[in-house]
Amino acid sequence: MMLSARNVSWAAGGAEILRDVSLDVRSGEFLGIIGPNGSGKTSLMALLAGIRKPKSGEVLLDGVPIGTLGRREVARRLALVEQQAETGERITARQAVELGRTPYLEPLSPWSPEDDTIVEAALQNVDMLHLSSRLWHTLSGGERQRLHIGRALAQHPRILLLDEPTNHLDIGHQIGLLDLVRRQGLTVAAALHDLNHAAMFCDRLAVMQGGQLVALGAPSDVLTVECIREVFGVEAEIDQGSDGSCFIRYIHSHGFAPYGIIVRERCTAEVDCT
Ligand SMILES: Nc1ncnc2c1ncn2[C@@H]1O[C@H](COP(=O)(O)OP(=O)(O)OP(=O)(O)O)[C@@H](O)[C@H]1O
Repeated sequence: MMLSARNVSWAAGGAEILRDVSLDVRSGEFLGIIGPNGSGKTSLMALLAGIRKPKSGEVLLDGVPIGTLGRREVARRLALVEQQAETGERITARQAVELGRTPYLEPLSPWSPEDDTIVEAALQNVDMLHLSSRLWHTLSGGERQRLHIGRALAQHPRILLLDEPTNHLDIGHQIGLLDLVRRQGLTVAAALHDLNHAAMFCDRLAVMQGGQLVALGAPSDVLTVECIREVFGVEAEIDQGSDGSCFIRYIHSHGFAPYGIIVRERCTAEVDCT
């Protein structure tokens, strides 16, 4: 099971948004996609999920161009949780998670007790079983976010694509959710903003900047003081553990303004860069 982007570019509104991005999401890994606002993380996730077509290059799912596979076939292998996923429907928390079973329902294969079991396990996994019967519009942002993840888990995918999955979550649920995702043993690619969380949970990190992939590798190789300065415009100190772990402390200096800084150099800490 493998998901690959091969030299993908994507344009919208007359602008090139992604430029020549190539990466493999390796089987069983947790790949973090990091980068500043507007660097192309969401656009890349949309191409990887097959909901947008690259202008050039291709996305391969198990070696097959994703655009040639049917939606149901893709949905059985890959689940996407979008950044601002919403529903206008008047549904309950449980019904939101039940939507994850849609790719498996057919006239000769209707809803079964097994689907109920899967939905309950997903609700339990995201700590939402107690709110199963609550209406969607009465739930908080964090509760809705957990249900989106629950819906994706109920989809029983082998690949999980998450666009800022910890949005709206308190710190306990942020850590709990990333830990939960990691423990599923799935292949995961997640756009993340918190670099310490990315370092804690991801096997590898892909760094996006200006629509390009500028670094790819283990967190301790990619997250260097130089990379954080060049890509995010922020000064930091990094504690590297002997076990490959790293912890980033941001340095606040008066008068330092990340906004407006134009970063032209590629990250010097590139590992396995394309
Ligand atoms: N449909 C579109 N039409 C025009 N521009 C777009 C479109 N979609 C994305 N963009 C632009 O492409 C750039 C990359 O957007 P994208 O959402 O992929 O970035 P991101 O890294 O996910 O950002 P964030 O961290 O803010 O979520 C942004 O400048 C955005 O305004």
